[in-house]
Amino acid sequence: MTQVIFTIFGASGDLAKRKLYPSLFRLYKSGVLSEHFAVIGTARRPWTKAYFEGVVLDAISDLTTSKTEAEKFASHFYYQSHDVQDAGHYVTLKNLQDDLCATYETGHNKVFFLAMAPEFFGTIASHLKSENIVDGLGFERLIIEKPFGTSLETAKALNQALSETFNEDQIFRIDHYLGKEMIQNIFAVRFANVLFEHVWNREFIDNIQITFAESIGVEDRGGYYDKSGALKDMVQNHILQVLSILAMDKPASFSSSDVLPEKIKVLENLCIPDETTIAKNFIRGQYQAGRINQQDFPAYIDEPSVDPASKTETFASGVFFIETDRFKDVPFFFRTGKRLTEKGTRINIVFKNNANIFKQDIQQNILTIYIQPTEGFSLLVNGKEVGKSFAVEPVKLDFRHDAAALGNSPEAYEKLMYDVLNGDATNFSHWQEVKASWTLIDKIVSTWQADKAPLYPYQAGSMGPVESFDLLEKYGTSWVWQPDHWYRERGLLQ
Ligand SMILES: NC(=O)C1=CN([C@@H]2O[C@H](COP(=O)(O)OP(=O)(O)OC[C@H]3O[C@@H](n4cnc5c(N)ncnc54)[C@H](OP(=O)(O)O)[C@@H]3O)[C@@H](O)[C@H]2O)C=CC1
Ligand SMILES: O=C1O[C@H](COP(=O)(O)O)[C@@H](O)[C@H](O)[C@H]1O
Repeated sequence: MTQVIFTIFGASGDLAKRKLYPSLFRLYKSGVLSEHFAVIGTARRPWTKAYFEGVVLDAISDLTTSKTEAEKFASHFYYQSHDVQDAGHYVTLKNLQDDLCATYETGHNKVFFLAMAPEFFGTIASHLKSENIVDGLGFERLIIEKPFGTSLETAKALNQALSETFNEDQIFRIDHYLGKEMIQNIFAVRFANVLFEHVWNREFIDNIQITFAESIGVEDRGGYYDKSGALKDMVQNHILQVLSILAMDKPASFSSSDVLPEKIKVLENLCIPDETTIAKNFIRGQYQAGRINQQDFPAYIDEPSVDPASKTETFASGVFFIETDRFKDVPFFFRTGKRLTEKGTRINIVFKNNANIFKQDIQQNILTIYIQPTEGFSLLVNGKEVGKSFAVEPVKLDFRHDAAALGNSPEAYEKLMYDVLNGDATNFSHWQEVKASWTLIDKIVSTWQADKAPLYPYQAGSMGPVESFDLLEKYGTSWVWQPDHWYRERGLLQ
């Protein structure tokens, strides 16, 4: 049972309502939070405590049938109307914290969650220090959300501002993909199976393919997305984080002090291509009108809050190389985009073929990790076809979590909040990782911005521009995962 006061900046916002309150409630239900905790929500809206409790009750309504339980939980929530730029409000905030610390015996432990635009992070951190809200009396941890900067330069400035108040080991940079069950499972697959551990290198792996496909468009986030694009929205953070777990060397132990340096090593050893290579190896696309599941969708430029002349990419694909002994020259292909055929997040590890003694081609072994919507893994192995003659055929060993197990599995934010309470930074992005990833992403952005690579159109409902398929062909391979219609069009699926 943890003693703590949470202060949530941006308590009236979307993230707080959709993710944070439900996650805190799940931690409460599981007993991680019990009597000795309080939550202070702040935002400019002039809400009362009663109104705030109503917002929280609404946010958790799907998670319990017990009114008493929900109300008891919500009674721990307090609200302070507060403009983060106004220094005077931090004095009131400190008084409220001190009162709640005494009432709930929270032992001076504090978690600050900045669920608002990053432009405010520096101001908040500096006031937390100047008003002695961060006072060193208990544990004090800061949780921040992406985007962590919009370039290396802005990320550095942001980090500098935060580090005036918090040390690196107090800053928890959320990447919600690191809270996903099957992303965390990569550690188990790689390091708990002798079968894979010793072949997880350039001698045995031909290439790795990371697909983060979404069928949704930009929804109501056109304003944010149009300034960001797929590369900054998904690749700089989620895809490079996942790549670092796939490519890292074995850590001495499964703890943040051993895992993070290994992940950092991967990201710091990413090859930074020159402009010509970027133009060849990194594809950007933008969706045009199209159909998904019998429904018509408009082109990206016709979405609300998007500039009708926008050149923002809604699809990014490319190939990374890492200069480590383990993976030198092994291509790590990736693709991610909006309004693709279907939602599908998966990783394919394609192994090399061994010397073939048979009079037929042999299928490469492929390990597929299904992140979402289904969770599990499959392994493509070769076996003998049943019959008198000798023919080799691929067989798929398939494991998916069952629905009951999934129903009980904690959500990404719940797991990550739990880690923060335990001071465990394994599943968070370290500053060195953020810095290394921006170094590479900046280079791609500047090449694209100099119009050195075309912005390819693709139809909503497809798997992105054909150039993304051509890229793999240039490397003598192809995307392992194709949507069902791809197989159907080739007569491979009824
Ligand atoms: N929503 C999501 O799923 C995700 C969000 N994020 C990131 O999380 C952060 C929050 O996102 P989201 O919740 O969607 O944003 P919202 O716009 O929904 O919420 C912003 C919050 O900030 C408050 N706020 C704005 N200005 C001030 C101010 N000057 N002083 C005090 N409070 C202020 C708003 O309240 P009020 O107007 O009452 O002041 C509101 O509570 C962003 O950085 C976003 O990029 C990241 C990943 C996913
Ligand atoms: O961070 C983001 O992630 C979501 C996709 O997350 P998922 O958990 O649904 O796979 C993406 O839609 C959004 O644009 C991006 O900001």
